Amino acid sequence: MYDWLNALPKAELHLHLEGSLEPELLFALAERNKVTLPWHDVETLRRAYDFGNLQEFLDLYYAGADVLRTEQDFYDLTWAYLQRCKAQNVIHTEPFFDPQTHTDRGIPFEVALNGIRHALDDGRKQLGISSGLILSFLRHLSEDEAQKTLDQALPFRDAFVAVGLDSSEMGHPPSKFQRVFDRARGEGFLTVAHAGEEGPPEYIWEALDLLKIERIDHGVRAIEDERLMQRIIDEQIPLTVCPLSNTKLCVFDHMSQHNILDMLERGVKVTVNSDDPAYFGGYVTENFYALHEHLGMSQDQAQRLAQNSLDARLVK
Ligand SMILES: Nc1ncnc2[nH]cnc12
Ligand SMILES: [Zn+2]
Repeated sequence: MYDWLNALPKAELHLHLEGSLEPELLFALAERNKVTLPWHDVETLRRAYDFGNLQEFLDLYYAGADVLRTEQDFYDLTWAYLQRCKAQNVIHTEPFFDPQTHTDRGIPFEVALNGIRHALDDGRKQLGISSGLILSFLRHLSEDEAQKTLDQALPFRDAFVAVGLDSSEMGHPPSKFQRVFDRARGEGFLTVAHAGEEGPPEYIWEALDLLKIERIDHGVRAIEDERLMQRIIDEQIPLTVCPLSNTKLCVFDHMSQHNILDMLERGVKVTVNSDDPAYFGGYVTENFYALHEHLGMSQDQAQRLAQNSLDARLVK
């Protein structure tokens, strides 16, 4: 089954480039940039990947991103991810890039962006993988800071397909970012947002009604609100679900409790994605395989999930 799932053509629609930083590359970049790490070796770092919630993960994820300094670092990070895509027959990807994680450390916006977009260009030419980059605002920071990030992105408008919203969800509702999303839409960006990962269904309503999103990132808590479920089904609003992430971050206690297949059978346009694969134990195929192992996902269901990912692309 693993090989069959691996060979299935699919798109990845929820992937943080900084979350694809494998410990081996993290250590190699630390050495290249003479960064002193708080972990002794790769194994010690891997053992720290034990999270009780989203915030515990984010603290480590932002610490790890500190080794990314030069354009070449961002190129290498993105290229390594694209190689994984090639190996798993991911034919299209729409990764997130969090500029503020880097600009707040003094790395210029264009240093990070240029490394990423050159790798995505090479991915198109050399690997045949199409892509669309999503600029994601950090929601634990202010809307003014998001506005400044959008200002920095405008000279590179064509490098992006959409803006998104990620980082600590609780206490940072989508309504906090209504004005910057309005401005981004006015500049021609599509919009997506993380909502209903840890946050309540009300945050999903806000993301739909105020941020006018095309897709919901995570959205698994929609199942708690029947009226919301009906809307998502009626309007066929895609959900980018990340099963291994949800179990690693304790959104579900165990994969056998995950609701993705219930949603699929109710007619929700759910997709399978890896979120931060270096931290959560696998790329897209491992996420599909976990659904087979713990929820008995059939080949027919896998095919429908993969087709949903191709249908839900922002870049067609
Ligand atoms: N799962 C996730 N939720 C929110 N922000 C993130 N940034 C990276 N991964 C994330
Ligand atoms: Zn995410």
